[in-house]
Amino acid sequence: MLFPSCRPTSLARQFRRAFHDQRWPGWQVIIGIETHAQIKSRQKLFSDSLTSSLGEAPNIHVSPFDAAFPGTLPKLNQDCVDLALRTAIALNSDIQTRSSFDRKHYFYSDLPSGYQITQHYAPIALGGRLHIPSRESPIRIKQIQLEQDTAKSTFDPRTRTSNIDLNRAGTGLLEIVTEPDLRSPEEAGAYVRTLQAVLRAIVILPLTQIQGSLRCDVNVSINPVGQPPGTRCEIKNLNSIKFMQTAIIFEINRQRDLLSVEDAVVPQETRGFNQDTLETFKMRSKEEAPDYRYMPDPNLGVLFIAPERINSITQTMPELPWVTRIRLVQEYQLSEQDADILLNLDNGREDGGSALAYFDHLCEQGRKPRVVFNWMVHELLGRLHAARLTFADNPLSTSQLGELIDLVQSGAITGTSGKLLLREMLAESSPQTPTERARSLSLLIASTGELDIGELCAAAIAALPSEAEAFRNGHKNVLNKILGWVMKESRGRTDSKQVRERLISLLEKNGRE
Ligand SMILES: Nc1ncnc2c1ncn2[C@@H]1O[C@H](COP(=O)(O)OP(=O)(O)OP(=O)(O)O)[C@@H](O)[C@H]1O
Ligand SMILES: [Mg+2]
Ligand SMILES: [Mg+2]
Repeated sequence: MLFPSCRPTSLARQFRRAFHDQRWPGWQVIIGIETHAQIKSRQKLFSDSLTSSLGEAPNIHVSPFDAAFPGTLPKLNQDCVDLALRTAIALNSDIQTRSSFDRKHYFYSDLPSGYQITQHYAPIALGGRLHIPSRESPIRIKQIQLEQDTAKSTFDPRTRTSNIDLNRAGTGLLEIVTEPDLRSPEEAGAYVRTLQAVLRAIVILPLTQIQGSLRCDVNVSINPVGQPPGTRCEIKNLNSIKFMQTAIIFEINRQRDLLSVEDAVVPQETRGFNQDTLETFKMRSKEEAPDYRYMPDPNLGVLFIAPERINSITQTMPELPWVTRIRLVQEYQLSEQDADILLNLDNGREDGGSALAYFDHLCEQGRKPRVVFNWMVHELLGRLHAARLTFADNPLSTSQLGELIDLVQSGAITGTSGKLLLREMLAESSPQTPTERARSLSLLIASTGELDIGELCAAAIAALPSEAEAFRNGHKNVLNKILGWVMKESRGRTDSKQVRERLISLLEKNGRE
């Protein structure tokens, strides 16, 4: 049975979706993804050198072990293990009480020791599942393994030199492998997006990766509906969801073309993706696949995980995205769509706070979640996006945005003035509080005496006699024009609701006040 865990109706729907994609009628697409996520730990996986962040000078975080000095020994960083365990718990993966490390040998300039330490024979967790939107049956996880990242090599064609930066060498990576359960490029995208949200929520991803994407190897095969799965081709190193989906579509069409000839087969290959031509290209065939000569690392013993360790991590797990989603919808009464917007916002503020924590903090102070959402997402993020910035660049603290929201909600400034104040606060930082700033910008709604609303309304009616007449003759829409006159005269410092009421009362009394 293809989808064992679904009810008949959803099964039928999934069957239709999986097999009747109009883009490739008659073909079933099978996709499996191997995701590499850098682990957010202070130190590397087997040495005590610090992990580096973007923009640092090259080769400053390098211990003798990272540079493969003879005689140096690995020492497993237990923080990385804890984060791998968190991931396993979040993905419902079965943590192995005993796992071990193996050497995968290959020769490349970004790998000083000539082998990468990985978990080939006995990974830290097996099995698991992840629910993705728009699909009822979960994506099954095959395994989760700990491994080392490589150094970074760059080539300068002008000087014809290769540069090696060992800062990244030996940083902890998690490889999360799915079963071949994905059935379309869109499902593959939804899987990576959901996985990224989970890893963010459990604080696995470092700052440098939060804004970028995960590195994925994507396996794609196609087969005529009803036939066994076809031969997979693996596309290496895709680092954006958009490119991943483009690569999958290209690959499906390429394999379809190959199979259009009778008795033809798809040769098993490892392929790359060219970001300029948006095409995949052959790197090597199965026959040319390197022999990695896997062997257990004799310098690292068995990794034992005691049940107490799993229990204590389970008890301190951060809130997972699907739980947060329910909380946002039920407790804060946000729509599911708005909840998803918040969950998918870029995190990564310098202070380590997430967009969600920012939102929570603003709501905890007794503000209406809907109002906070509007100010935070539509106004604040809208402005940031217009300036090609993200939430990570937001310069406003929760107390600053909170005070601005309170000014508008209490009626001290109008909504329009609130937007103007926000624009000012984003354009230039100032030691003034939002209230002081609103005062110096003359945005505070005039108190009686300072600006006489009655006088302004009477002046408006006098200035626009034919509009006033039209209103009295039943053309109620003209009121907006008279209202606009008052708002303009008062430079937005009057409350439009109050002005509207005053105008109506004046006009209905035939302007005799
Ligand atoms: N017929 C298929 N079509 C598409 N994907 C498949 C198919 N069969 C298996 N896969 C997927 O291919 C991936 C295989 O990854 P795995 O890490 O197990 O091995 P590998 O790619 O051979 O090794 P390496 O880790 O060295 O790349 C899995 O995600 C699996 O779901
Ligand atoms: Mg793999
Ligand atoms: Mg692979």
